[in-house]
Amino acid sequence: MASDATSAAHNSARAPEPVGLYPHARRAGNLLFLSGVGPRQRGQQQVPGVELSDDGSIRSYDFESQCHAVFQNVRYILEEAGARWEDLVDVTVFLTNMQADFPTYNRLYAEYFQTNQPCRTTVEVNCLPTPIAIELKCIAVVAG
Ligand SMILES: N/C(=C\C=C\C(=O)O)C(=O)O
Repeated sequence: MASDATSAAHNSARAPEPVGLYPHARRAGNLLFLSGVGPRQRGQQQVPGVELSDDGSIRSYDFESQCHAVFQNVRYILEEAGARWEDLVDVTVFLTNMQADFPTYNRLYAEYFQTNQPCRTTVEVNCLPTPIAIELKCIAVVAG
């Protein structure tokens, strides 16, 4: 954990390694801000369910697996920073193919957020920095 006078950085031992110079999360007061995170698995280059072509472009991907994996990664980061899934208050979701993937995402999202409903914003982006189809950016309120 790296701290300064006003905030403390948190890095999870279970979430995928950051792809740049940023922490998995940073706490400021009672707010915990998570960096954008996708479905990659820690210690692995491959994204669950992604098949790449020889030129590195995505041939196919299993979007449902990516949804489960990204929700798990968010949970890892929250828990290791002292927060819980139920503490989420705001979620921004980036999809690379809204038309194809929104129905699956929306269905699985509802399963994961049965007991708490953070504010949510979903946008489509042209691409994400790792070959992933979904990334989440979250804010939680931590007790104490
Ligand atoms: N948060 C960023 C990338 C995350 C990628 C991933 O978890 O696969 C970033 O570049 O800002």
